[in-house]
Amino acid sequence: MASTQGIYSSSSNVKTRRSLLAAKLSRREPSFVPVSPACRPVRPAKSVARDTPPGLSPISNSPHSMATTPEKDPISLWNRYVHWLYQNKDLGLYLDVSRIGFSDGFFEKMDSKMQRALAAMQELEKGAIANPDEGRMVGHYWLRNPSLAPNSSLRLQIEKTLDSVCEFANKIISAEIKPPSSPHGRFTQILSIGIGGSALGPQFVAEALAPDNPPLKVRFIDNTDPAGIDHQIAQLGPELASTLVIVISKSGGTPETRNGLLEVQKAFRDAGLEFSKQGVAITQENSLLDNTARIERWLARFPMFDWVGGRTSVMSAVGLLPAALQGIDIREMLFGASLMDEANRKIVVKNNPAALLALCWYWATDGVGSKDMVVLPYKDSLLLFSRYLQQLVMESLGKELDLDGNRVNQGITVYGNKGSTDQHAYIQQLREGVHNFFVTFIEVLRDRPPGHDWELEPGVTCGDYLFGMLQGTRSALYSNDRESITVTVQEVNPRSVGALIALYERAVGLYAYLVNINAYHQPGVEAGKKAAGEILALQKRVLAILNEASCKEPVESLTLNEIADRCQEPGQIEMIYKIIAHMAANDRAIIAEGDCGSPRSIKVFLGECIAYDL
Ligand SMILES: O=P(O)(O)OC[C@H]1O[C@H](O)[C@H](O)[C@@H](O)[C@@H]1O
Repeated sequence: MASTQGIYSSSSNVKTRRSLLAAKLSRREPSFVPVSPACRPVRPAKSVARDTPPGLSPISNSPHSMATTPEKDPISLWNRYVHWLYQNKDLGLYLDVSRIGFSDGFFEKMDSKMQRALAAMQELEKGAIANPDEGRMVGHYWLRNPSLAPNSSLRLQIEKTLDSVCEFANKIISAEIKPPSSPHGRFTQILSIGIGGSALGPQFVAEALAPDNPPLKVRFIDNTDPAGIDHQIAQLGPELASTLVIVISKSGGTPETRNGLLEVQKAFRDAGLEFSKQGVAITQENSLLDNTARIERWLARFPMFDWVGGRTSVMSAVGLLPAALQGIDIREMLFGASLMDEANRKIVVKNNPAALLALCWYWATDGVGSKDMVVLPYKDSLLLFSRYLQQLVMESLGKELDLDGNRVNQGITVYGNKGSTDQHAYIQQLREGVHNFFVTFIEVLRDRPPGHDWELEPGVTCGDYLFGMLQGTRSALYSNDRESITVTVQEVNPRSVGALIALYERAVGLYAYLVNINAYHQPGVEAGKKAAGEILALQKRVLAILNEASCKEPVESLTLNEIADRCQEPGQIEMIYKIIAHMAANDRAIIAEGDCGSPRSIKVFLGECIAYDL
């Protein structure tokens, strides 16, 4: 007999005939039970007031200006759900767009635009220069189906790289290739150094798919934060001797990655280890990194291709090598992506999940990014999906100019962590606060591997709670007119992860065509990098001037104004103050006398006369 149990006490784990039957049923193809439908209709979302850039007319084509046909009762909502539900049987993936309030008329109205986008995507897959500013082809779709590559030399490059990734990973895992001086006699750890697209994909895949006891465990250096780097190295401790260091950079010249490499190489020297015997580079041929790895005779080098962008590189050696080393089935991941790509080539929008997603984004954001995309996977292992999507979506869509040179300031903001955790953080605002978002729920049907589940209350498992939280939040948001999309997968496995990545890659590409922007360049990123370079150059000049003054007898201490004048950069006085404050805080021989809170009072000199070779 079921006892009345407290919320924290568990029921016994005795399997009744009913629970066995339920377990059997749950292994079948899922039968979708509709969530208790919301009672209130979807109202057309209000267009968010936006500043219109000069020279541009206000949002003229807002989909919300069209009359919607909101569902008013549970049965018509159920009909809408059934009508729009997309299912991909091979992938066990479903896409539910019924809680986005578009009308049928919207899809009809957008069809010619979408057909043009699909045709452009077809050209891209055939090798057209789809990134006009950089004059590049865009070929990440070929990575999972090399037969699509526009010529046999590209096809061979892809196949050869995949084979060499698998072969190298097998040799590392089987200890055919060993670190020279590890007591373990084999590699046990991976330290991946890279940033942006050279980190986010591998991080997402590792979090989603690495087994509990992988052949090699992975950790990441994805910043130039010295304390963060120290932490990773300290965590490795003596296992540095059995660490495979994978340095990933498409350009091969990204400063954060270079710095991470230099720091790790120093740690190797300090530990008396030979870095080259444990270093692997993934980069474009003849890049600075490639040349360094070749000259220093690192353990291995793998290519990145010119026609694969960083944010879509997870299915190149960038994502595949770390994944294979963690024992993840990379061919299944590629297969999942290729199945999704096939589905995304369908010209009937209702049968094309990426087109459905792109149109929902267009509807929800007025085609101008007026609403944010909140991504909520209800599964811990998918925690990094939203972070991964942040780069994929925001770096691809966040553009000042459209393809005709008009200023459009496009983009869609992406954020989110995971449910139900976020329900205890910011769902309050989503439900009741500013209405500037739409949600994407990622639902995973399989709670745990078969045979592990148990009922913590009579008839209820821990996973049922997670399910309930998702459905409850979806309903609660909808009943307050907050739109949502739900992507459902059977389980988190290499195939479904490959499919999810491919789904969003294509949706981003299609959406970019709908709003007439280049999704494959990132001109805005350069400004920050250039400014950082200028600041470091200024720091070197400041040091040279202080050095000259401090080597005098007696030592000459300088005000900030004097330093700025001698640098011939009076307009940079604030930056000079910040440089000095930063260096002084780091015991860098700089002595700043006076009150840091009133910068004009500060006088600066070097505590020692250092012959900086600047
Ligand atoms: O792979 P890398 O060349 O080192 O580039 C790393 C990252 O650098 C920049 O920030 C780009 O905007 C990203 O798209 C890129 O992924």
